[in-house]
Amino acid sequence: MEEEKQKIQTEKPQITDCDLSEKIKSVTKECHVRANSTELMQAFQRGNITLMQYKLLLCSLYKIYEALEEELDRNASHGSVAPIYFPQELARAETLKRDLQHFYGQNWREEMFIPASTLRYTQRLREIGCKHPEYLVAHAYTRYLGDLSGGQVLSRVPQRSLGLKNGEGLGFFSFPAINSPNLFKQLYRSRMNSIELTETQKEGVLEEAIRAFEFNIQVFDELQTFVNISEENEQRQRRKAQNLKTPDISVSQRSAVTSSLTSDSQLLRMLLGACLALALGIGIYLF
Ligand code: HEM
Repeated sequence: MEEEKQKIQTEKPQITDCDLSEKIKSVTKECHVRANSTELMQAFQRGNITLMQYKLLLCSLYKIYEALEEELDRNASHGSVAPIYFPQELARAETLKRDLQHFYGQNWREEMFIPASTLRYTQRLREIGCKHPEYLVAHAYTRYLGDLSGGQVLSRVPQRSLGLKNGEGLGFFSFPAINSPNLFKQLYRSRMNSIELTETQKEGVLEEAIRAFEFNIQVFDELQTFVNISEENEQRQRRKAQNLKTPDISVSQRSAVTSSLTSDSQLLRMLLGACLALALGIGIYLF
């Protein structure tokens, strides 16, 4: 905490409207709202995430951070990456790996489900890592600052709704090397603003930030579609199994039962009538 405060005071962040950190926040405002409105993020906000939703999200996040962090490591000394390179404080891939091991066991890599949109996202990260390392700041900002902002509030949801204990499977949300997310975000923004970029590069970074949000939205949507289909299939299987145990009765079968009941009671009434008539006849005869 003291170290973070010191760093921020030494670096004296004077953030203005023209700064990259302000511009990037403003151009991604609309996408941020859309990302929050996806069905998956809504489930988080309502506080009722399912185990399937959570596990699938972790799988995709692992692939995304694996690619992002490998590209950041490879470009660590690049002028646009060095100022925002904080592997000690931010790196997520290793913690995600442990979370996945918790849920899937030792064969977690084979068990993972990775949708096509996640693969497209990681391909883009690899591509810019080679061709435009200055764009990596847009992706690092989108993920890490998001995790240090809304992500901190959302962390309580899987813990509560999935009953996860002792932090198991929840490593992704915890940043043990960061005492104050707010102070760290200030430091990060000031480092972003210190990156020297031409106007064209700055424009490229802003466009890339929008793209980063779009990739996230696509991943959330595809994961949710998969969850919905799986749940529908599960329900269909359950209904099928129930039907096998207690066979359903069709409408025609039900009406056959009703009509047979009706004719049975008519028969009974006729028999009773006949007995009464016979008894009366015998009575009259004897009398
Ligand atoms: C349930 C979903 C989400 C909620 C409730 C949420 C909430 C928030 C909140 C409260 C902030 C702080 C705003 C501020 O300091 O002015 C924030 C910032 C941020 N969020 Fe989210 N968020 C969500 C999803 C996402 C997603 C999916 C992403 C991107 C993948 C994201 C990326 C960011 C970023 C980059 C920031 C930093 C903005 C800045 O200070 O420049 N958020 N979010």
